[in-house]
Formats: sequence, structure tokens, C-alpha cells
Amino acid sequence: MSTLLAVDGLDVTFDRHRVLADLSLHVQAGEILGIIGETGSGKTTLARAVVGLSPVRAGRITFEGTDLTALRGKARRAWRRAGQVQYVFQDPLRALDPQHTVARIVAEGLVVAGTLDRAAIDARVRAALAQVGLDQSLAARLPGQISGGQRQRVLLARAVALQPRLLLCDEPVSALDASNRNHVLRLLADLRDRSGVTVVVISHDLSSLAGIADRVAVLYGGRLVEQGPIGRVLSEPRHPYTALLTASAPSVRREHPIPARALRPAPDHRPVAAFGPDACSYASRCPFATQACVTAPSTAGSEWSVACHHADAWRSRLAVGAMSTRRTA
Ligand SMILES: Nc1ncnc2c1ncn2[C@@H]1O[C@H](COP(=O)(O)OP(=O)(O)OP(=O)(O)O)[C@@H](O)[C@H]1O
Repeated sequence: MSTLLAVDGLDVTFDRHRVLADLSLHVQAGEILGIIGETGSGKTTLARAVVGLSPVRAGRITFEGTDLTALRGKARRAWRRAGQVQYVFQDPLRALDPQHTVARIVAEGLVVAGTLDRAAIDARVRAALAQVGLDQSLAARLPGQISGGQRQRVLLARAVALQPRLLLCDEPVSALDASNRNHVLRLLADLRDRSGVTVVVISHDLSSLAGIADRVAVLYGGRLVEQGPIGRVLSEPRHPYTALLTASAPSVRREHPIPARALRPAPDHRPVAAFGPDACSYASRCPFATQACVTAPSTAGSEWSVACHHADAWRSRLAVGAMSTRRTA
């Protein structure tokens, strides 16, 4: 597989608050990459940086060899209009103009791109609706006249109409009930399988990603703490935060034997050092942190990488009592 999107050493700062710190992540062509992390960890900021909506202070974002962070003015607008990367917003109701019909919404990007005539645009809209499993009869409806699951599909149809190379889906199922959630996740996998589009799915719910992603990247406090093939990461996490996430997710918990309790600091736990802005982002919450963690660890490994000074040792320090599985985690 070749690298489609490369993020290297990315720093994003809002009003002196460093939201992403030295973040590097590569997305391979044709894969589904899940990005997981708790609220505020920087997932949306990362996706928005890729489409030029976050203030990048340092680092590079390269898409198929084009340095997006260096694009300015006309070149930037032309690249955007071409629609190679589509960001699918988190909240369908807010992202859809309530006054526009579904057909007009799905056609929007094609009209802006200006490369197709009306008949070709209409054909693309029909194809996009079919691709996301929406009946053509919905084309004349307004967003307020369709269900939440259908609205999410309209957002996807608007994105796929542009035949993008990369779809960045921000929490695509968080507003949906369980059955709609599965449908939309399945749909993303189908889109990838049928058209070869590369998909990045952002979620704070590991269970949503477990069934569809090839690889997963774990963010904590604006830093990448682990990334690798999803099956291996879930069954044998190398970062204590990933281990806690997997232990806390009911659908994946059975795959790995450490109870969540063993991965949280004991009530009498005192951090060993004052952890400043250069420390490991997880240090103050980590039961295994030591003086070494006052500096952020670099990510080691390529196919499966982890940013933890104690990646090879923390398991041996798990308290034996806390490993008992008799009490629920
Ligand atoms: N425009 C902004 N101005 C100031 N701070 C911002 C802005 N956008 C995001 N932040 C801050 O950046 C941090 C990361 O936010 P972000 O939305 O990227 O997190 P997230 O992981 O996507 O969270 P969630 O799962 O809740 O969507 C938060 O502390 C947030 O308050």
C-alpha cells in the first residue's frame, strides 16, 4: 500500500493552547483508519487541519506528494474545489442547510467545482444517492423532512458525489441509534470496497471502529499515543491508555484480559513528578508513570507504533490483586 496522506510533526495552537503536539500519522491508500480518543483529545482539530480549517503552527500535511500546508490563495482554492478530500461533518442537522432540498445539497460541491453540465450533475447526484442507499424519492425533501440516519447518508452522498480519494468522517454515527449506526458503518466499508476510497473514521467509541477499521490511531491530550493494525492493538495494546480504552469497551473487552481497574491509578497514587507541558500527555493519569515521563516519548515502530517510555515494562508492574477479574471492571 502507498501513503495517501502524511501528517508529520503537526502542531496546532488555539490562543497559546497547544491542541495538537508533534503529531505524525500516515494514512495508506485504500484503508479504513479509525481515530479514537476521548472528548477534547484533538480528533476533530486533526481532521480540520487536513482540510485547512485548523491553524497549523508547525508541521506538514502532504496528500499524494502535494504539501497542503504550503498551498496559498488560488492554488489552495483550486485544490479544495477539486474535492479530493471530503470532510464529513459531525452534526448532520447543523451541516445541512434546512432550506435546501437533498438534491441541491448533494449537488453543491459539483456546482462549485464547475466542471460538469447540469445533466451530468443530476446523474452524479442520482448515483451518489444510490451509493449511500437513499431512495431517489428523497431528493426533493428538505433536511427537516427526513430521519437522522437519512441525514447522515445525505452528508455522505454530498461527499461521494465528488468522487474523492479520501473521506474524513467525523463521528459519523454518534447521533444515531444502534441499528442505524451499524448500517452507516457498513456503508462506509462498502464504499471503500466498491470504489477504493480511503476512509478515516473519527470516533470516541471503540466498538464502532472495531468492526470496520483496518488500523487504529489513538489520541490522548493532542498526542498520538499508539497506532497499528486494529486487531493486534485491541488484543494486545502497548500503551496503558489504549489498554484502558479496550478494557472499558464491552464489545472488545473479552479480547484482552486486563481489567480496567488495574489500569487506573490506585486511590493513594501520587504522581512521581510535576508533569509540565513537555511531559507525556498521559503521565498525570497513568499508574505506571515515572520520572522518565517528564519528557514526551517519541513514537517507536512503523507498522505498529507506541509512544510510551514503559511500553515494554508496564505489564510486569500490574498489581496482582487488581488483575483479579471477579469484581467487574
Ligand atoms: N476554534 C477553537 N478555538 C479554541 N479552542 C478550540 C477550538 N477548536 C477546538 N478547540 C479546543 O481544542 C481541543 C480539542 O478539540 P477537538 O474538537 O479537536 O477534540 P475532539 O477530540 O474532536 O473532541 P470531541 O470528541 O468532543 O469532538 C479542545 O480543548 C477544544 O476546546
